[in-house]
Amino acid sequence: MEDNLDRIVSGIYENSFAVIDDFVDEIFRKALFDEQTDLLESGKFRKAAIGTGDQKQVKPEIRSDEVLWMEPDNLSILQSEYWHRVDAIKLALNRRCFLGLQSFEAHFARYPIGSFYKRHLDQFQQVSYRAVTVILYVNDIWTAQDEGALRMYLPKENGKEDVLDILPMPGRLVVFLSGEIPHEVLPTKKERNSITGWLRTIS
Ligand SMILES: O=C(O)CCC(=O)C(=O)O
Ligand SMILES: [Fe+2]
Repeated sequence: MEDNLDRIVSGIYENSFAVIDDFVDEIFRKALFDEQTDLLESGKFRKAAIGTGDQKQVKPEIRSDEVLWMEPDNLSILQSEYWHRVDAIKLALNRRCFLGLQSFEAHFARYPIGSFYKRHLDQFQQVSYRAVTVILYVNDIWTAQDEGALRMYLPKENGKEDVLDILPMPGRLVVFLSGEIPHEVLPTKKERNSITGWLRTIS
């Protein structure tokens, strides 16, 4: 874990992102996946919306995943274990990168076959408090043929961008600065499951 925290801190510091394989072990990953599947089967997932408050809209042409927000005051045992681990990331980033992170929000996400999320930034006017995006993939084994990569557009000094595709490998964690890295989810050929969260500068 210390090792992972060091890698997250230096990745954020140097490149604005970090990818950590096997952030959770297979047992924990599978347990989170099973919990997500149970919640899904009990019909608790909703079509994901974009924007917040009055601006909130379901726009299937922009994103076609389904989400279930976790309730900070009502976390399952597994969810609180995950929040605990993210808390360690928060502390490490505050200590070493001075990001002033205060709280966390997260949802389970399910991308059915054929779904996607078009290019966007996670930080925009209404959610300027989202500072760091933290994504954990909980689906089973994944191969390049399954597609559904997270495509990150990394700004370069000459004003151009590098493109980096990251497959949702089980147990893989991706962390990036929400206001710096535009990204998208490419159409997936297999159901893709994740926990997406944001470390915030508000309490
Ligand atoms: O699942 C992913 O790889 C990215 C999801 C995403 O960009 C979002 O929910 O804002
Ligand atoms: Fe995003």
